[in-house]
Amino acid sequence: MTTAWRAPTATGPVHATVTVPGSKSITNRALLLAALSTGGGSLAGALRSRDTDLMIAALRSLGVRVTIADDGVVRVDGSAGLRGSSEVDCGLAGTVMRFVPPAAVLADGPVRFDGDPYARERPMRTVLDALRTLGAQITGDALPFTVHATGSMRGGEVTVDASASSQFVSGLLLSGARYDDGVTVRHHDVRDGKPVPSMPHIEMTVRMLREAGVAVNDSDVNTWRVEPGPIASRVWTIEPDLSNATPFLAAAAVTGGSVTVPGWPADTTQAGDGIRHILTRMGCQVTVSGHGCTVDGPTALSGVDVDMHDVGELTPTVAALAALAESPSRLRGIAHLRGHETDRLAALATEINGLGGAAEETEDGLVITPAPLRAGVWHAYADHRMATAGAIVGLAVAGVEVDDIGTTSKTMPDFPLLWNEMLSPTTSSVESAG
Ligand SMILES: O=C(O)C1=C[C@@H](OP(=O)(O)O)[C@@H](O)[C@H](O)C1
Ligand SMILES: C=C(OP(=O)(O)O)C(=O)O
Repeated sequence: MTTAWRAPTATGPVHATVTVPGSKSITNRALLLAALSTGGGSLAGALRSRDTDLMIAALRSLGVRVTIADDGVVRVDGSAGLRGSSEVDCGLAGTVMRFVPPAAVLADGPVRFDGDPYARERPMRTVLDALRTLGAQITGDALPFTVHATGSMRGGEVTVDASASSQFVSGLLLSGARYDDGVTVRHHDVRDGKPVPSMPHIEMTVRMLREAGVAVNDSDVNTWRVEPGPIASRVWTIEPDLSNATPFLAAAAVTGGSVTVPGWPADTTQAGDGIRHILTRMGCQVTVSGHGCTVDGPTALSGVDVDMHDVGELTPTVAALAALAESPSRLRGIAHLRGHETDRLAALATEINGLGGAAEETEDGLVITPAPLRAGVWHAYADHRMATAGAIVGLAVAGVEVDDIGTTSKTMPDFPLLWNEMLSPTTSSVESAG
């Protein structure tokens, strides 16, 4: 069922403090690492959303015990081993479809994977071929596929073309310590020499593995070595989701207001931290202090020419801002977004142009030129970040309707509530229930 939503228009500068829920990327890594650890683990501040619930359901289907206490603390125990003869629903979650199969090879029987209709289009073959090279038997090259697990995995060295997604590398590294020979992953794009996108996400993987006592060598460019050994039990404290914070910070940028997101980590591997630099270049004042990250918007927003290769996740937010800026923008280095929840480059260009804007797809990104926007329907394409981009545009353009705001449940089910509260003149502080 889709939920149409009239995006509220700001009646003046937005002033608010918005607490955002935990990071999807950290939550799903922590859940998996806890499941593969010797004595289980727990997560404080974990995100509850469709993607993280899918990860929990996947682990439960593999026989892992996952309990969620009243205070939201998630306890995970996979010490009894992973069970086969199971089914995993990946939904549209890249972190489930790319991270769980490398763990499922350790189960004691077949594990079948499937997902949403569009998930069947998302690139998977690189991971599946890599697992075959490392000793797994798998039928299928995209969703749906079956991992014929035998209880152990040889591991060793594998060369992959990870230019379509950093998740191919992260998935192999997260489970690699549990393979007999560990794993060494090399990136090599034979055809075009394209680099791995979203490198902060691989740094997140490496950092979290090290925090769980796993030896990782990433000293050579494009090569990661995970030594075999136990994954330690620990308590994971999940940072706020900085990518999901960006639409709220964008509200300050668009309206010349001031928005603070508390709990902004001083040292993080989250790609979302990159928004500070981009907003500064667009004319905002951005400060990080003990209070959090505060963005003060300018009277008029400047366009920006920016390489988004490392921070592709932020593209829908930045494209929405660019459509409202007073000078042209060029977003580069993001051809891989064509394999995200939807083809994000096509979707953004179509939706901006559908409201009278001027966005053009390039080979590796978007060029967005200022043009007056008008009321109309903004399509979400089952993509949470397309929906939130529509909300940003709606702040400045009256009569924008997002055709399915429900897609924000992928990583932020409370989005409509938080957005409305941020805009409510009587509310200055907004807490997430998530
Ligand atoms: O590892 C992760 O948690 C993610 C990696 C990135 O994927 P890509 O490398 O496919 O862009 C990012 O866009 C995605 O939202 C989450
Ligand atoms: C690309 C994204 O998600 P996924 O983890 O499904 O790849 C995203 O959240 O922007």
